[in-house]
Amino acid sequence: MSLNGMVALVTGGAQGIGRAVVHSLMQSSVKVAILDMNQSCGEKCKEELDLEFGEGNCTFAVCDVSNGDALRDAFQRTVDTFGQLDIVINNAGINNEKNWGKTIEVNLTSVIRGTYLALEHMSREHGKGGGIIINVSSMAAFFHSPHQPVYTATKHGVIGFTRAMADASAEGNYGVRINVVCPAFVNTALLRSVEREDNMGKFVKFKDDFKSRMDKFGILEPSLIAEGMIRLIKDTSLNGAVMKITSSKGIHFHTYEPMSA
Ligand SMILES: NC(=O)C1=CN([C@@H]2O[C@H](COP(=O)(O)OP(=O)(O)OC[C@H]3O[C@@H](n4cnc5c(N)ncnc54)[C@H](O)[C@@H]3O)[C@@H](O)[C@H]2O)C=CC1
Ligand SMILES: CC/C=C\C[C@H](O)[C@H](O)/C=C/C=C/C=C\C=C\C(=O)C/C=C\CCC(=O)O
Repeated sequence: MSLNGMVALVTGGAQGIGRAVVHSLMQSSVKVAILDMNQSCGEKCKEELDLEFGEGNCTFAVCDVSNGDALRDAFQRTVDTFGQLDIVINNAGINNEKNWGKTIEVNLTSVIRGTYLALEHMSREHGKGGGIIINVSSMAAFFHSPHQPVYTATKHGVIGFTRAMADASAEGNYGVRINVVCPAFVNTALLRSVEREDNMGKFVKFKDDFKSRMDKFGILEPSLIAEGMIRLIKDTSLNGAVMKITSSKGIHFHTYEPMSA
């Protein structure tokens, strides 16, 4: 499946995993709207991408995904600029056990809102031509962590929401495939927040235990997560898939027991 000419929107796209998938999409000739609340990082990122791919192939907008009106405007501006929307990656996320209400807002509520906005712009229900949504969860949803109870809860929530919406899309003939990716530890700024009391709150005292888990399970590079996401986009058979990415098994899928009475 060629992605040439498609238009994508990536939240939290200025650095880390988001930045890596923006780069991979642009290598496949996709035009990309990058949304991020970090202005300096976003501007630098766009400058570098303009140099590599030429101007006019990506936009950057400062947008806090937890601000519903700002997110709605950013989706509309993407369509106004590029004329269509085909791929949405709800990637922005934070690790903050101290301000755990904010963690729920960014990691779960905003993923739900981003999915609904994506459907407004892509679903056949709204007279649009279809598309692909990827929501970003974590292996923390499978290996529950005593160091990050609320982060872990949000990542469970993202999987449940995505699977249910994927079924709704299939049954409602939305023409939109909705999948979720669950990376293990990835070498980004987020991972380094394990040392910070501002982020971890009272759980910072467990940081050595957390770091020993990283030593045990290894640390991935963002480019591998981007590779997984491109696979989710290109494989037209995937809807409601739960992709896991780990050092030991690489890119693979979680399987669920069929429901029985
Ligand atoms: N790094 C890791 O070990 C893992 C990360 N993840 C998930 O991957 C996603 C991306 O994380 P990383 O790239 O590691 O983090 P990162 O901190 O390197 O990048 C996240 C980006 O999101 C932006 N962002 C944060 N809050 C935002 C908001 N309210 N509105 C708009 N932008 C916002 C930040 O400014 C930053 O540019 C997150 O959902 C995270 O939970 C999942 C598994 C492992
Ligand atoms: C302070 C750190 C902040 C953020 C990092 C996040 O917590 C991140 O989202 C957490 C990742 C947690 C990963 C936990 C376990 C990883 C396990 C493995 O890699 C196990 C390997 C294989 C399992 C294979 C399988 O079950 O399919």
